[in-house]
Amino acid sequence: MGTLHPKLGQIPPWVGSVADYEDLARDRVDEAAWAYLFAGAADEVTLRENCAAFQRLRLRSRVLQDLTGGNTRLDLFGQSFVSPILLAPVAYQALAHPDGELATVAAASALQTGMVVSTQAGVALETIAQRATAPLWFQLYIQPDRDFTRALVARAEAAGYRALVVTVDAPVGGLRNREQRAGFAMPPGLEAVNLRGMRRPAPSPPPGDQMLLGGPLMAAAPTWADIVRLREWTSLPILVKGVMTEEDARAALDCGVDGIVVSNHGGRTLDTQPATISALPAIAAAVDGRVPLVLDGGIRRGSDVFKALALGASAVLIGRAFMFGLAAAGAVGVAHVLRIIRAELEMTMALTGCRDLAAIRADRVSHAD
Ligand SMILES: Cc1cc2nc3c(=O)[nH]c(=O)nc-3n(C[C@H](O)[C@H](O)[C@H](O)COP(=O)(O)O)c2cc1C
Ligand SMILES: CCCCCCC(=O)C(=O)O
Repeated sequence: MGTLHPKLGQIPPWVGSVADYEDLARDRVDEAAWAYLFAGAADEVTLRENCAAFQRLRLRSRVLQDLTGGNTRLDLFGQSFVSPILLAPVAYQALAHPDGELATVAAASALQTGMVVSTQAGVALETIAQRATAPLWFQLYIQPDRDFTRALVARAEAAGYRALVVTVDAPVGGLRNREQRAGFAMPPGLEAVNLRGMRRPAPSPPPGDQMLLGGPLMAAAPTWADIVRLREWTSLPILVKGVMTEEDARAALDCGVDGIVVSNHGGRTLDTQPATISALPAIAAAVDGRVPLVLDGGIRRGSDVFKALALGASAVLIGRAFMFGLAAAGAVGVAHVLRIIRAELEMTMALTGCRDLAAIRADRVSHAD
C-alpha cells in the first residue's frame, strides 16, 4: 500500500470542494494505486461523460418560495436518512488510505450517512458493521459458488445490514488500460476477506483455444434467475445495481426487486455507455414510481445530487468523491467531503426554492441548449 505521504491527514485551508480533494489526493497516492482507484474502462469516455452530462444540465430557480422548516430527510425502505447521499460500494479501500473501510465507516457514522459495503472490501463485513452507527447496506457480487453466495447473504443479514445491493453490470472486470499501463497489482496483505474459503472455477485454457465467452467464468455468470432465487434467500430489500436501460428496469421489476440503482459502475466496466444522468429519465418513466431509483456516476457537487433527484432518483451514491477524501485525509477527509456535498445540496435547494426533497421536481432542471 506504498509509502505513507508525510502530509497524509493534513487538510490545507484552501480545500473546499471535491475537486480540491481530488488535487490533494493526487499528490498523496502512488501512481499504480491511483490508476486502480480512479481510472475508467478503455478510453474513459463514460467516466468523463458521467460528469460532463451533469454540467450540461441547467438549474431553473424559483424565487420567493417559503423555505420554513427545510430539510433533506429521506425515508427509504422504512429507513431514515439525514440526506439522500449514500456512500457507494468501493472495493479495497486500503489502497487509498491505510485505515480503508474502517475510516469510511467512522465518517459515515459521524455524519449519519448510509454506506454500502463492497463484497470485495478489505475488512470483514462483520467488523465494519460493529463500527457502524448509521444504516449499512451490503453490496453483493453473486459468486460462481452459489452456496457460498447464500452464506454470504446470511452473514450480511446476521451482521445487521439493512439492504442488499446486487451488482449486475460486471460479470467480468472491465478493460482498464490506464491500470495496465501503470502496472497495478494488488499489494500483498490486501484481499477480499469476505470471500475467503470460497471454491473458484478452474482457470480458463490459454487464449487462442478459448478466451472469455464459452469459458467457466461466463458459464457461472449470474442471470435474472439468480435475482429471483435471491428473493427466496432473504427478507432484506433487494436493489439491483448497474441498470442502464428501460428493458432491464422492467426485467428487474418482474423479478420483484425493491429498488434499482441506475449505474454504469462509474465508467469502470463497459466504456462508451451513456452517462447515468442521461439514462435516468427513460428508466424513471418505465419504472413509474413502482420502486425507488438510486443513481450513481459522476456526482461531484451537491447540484449534481439535486439534478439526479429532479430527474427521478430518490437517492444517490457517491464513489470517487468520497474516495478522494479518504485518500487525502482518511476519516476526516471522507466526513469533510460529505459535509461539502451536503452543504452544496442545501444551498442549491435554497436557491432554487425547494424546501425539501419532495419539492425537487423535473421543472427545476433544463438542458443547456
Ligand atoms: C475504486 C473503485 C472500486 C469500486 N468497487 C466496486 C465494488 O466493489 N462493487 C460495486 O458494485 N461497485 C464498485 N465500484 C463502483 C461504485 O460503486 C460506483 O458505481 C461508482 O464509483 C460511481 O461513480 P463515481 O465514482 O463517479 O461516483 C467501484 C468504484 C471505484 C472507483
Ligand atoms: C468481476 C468484477 C470484479 C470487480 C471488483 C471490484 C469492482 O467492482 C471495481 O470496480 O473495481
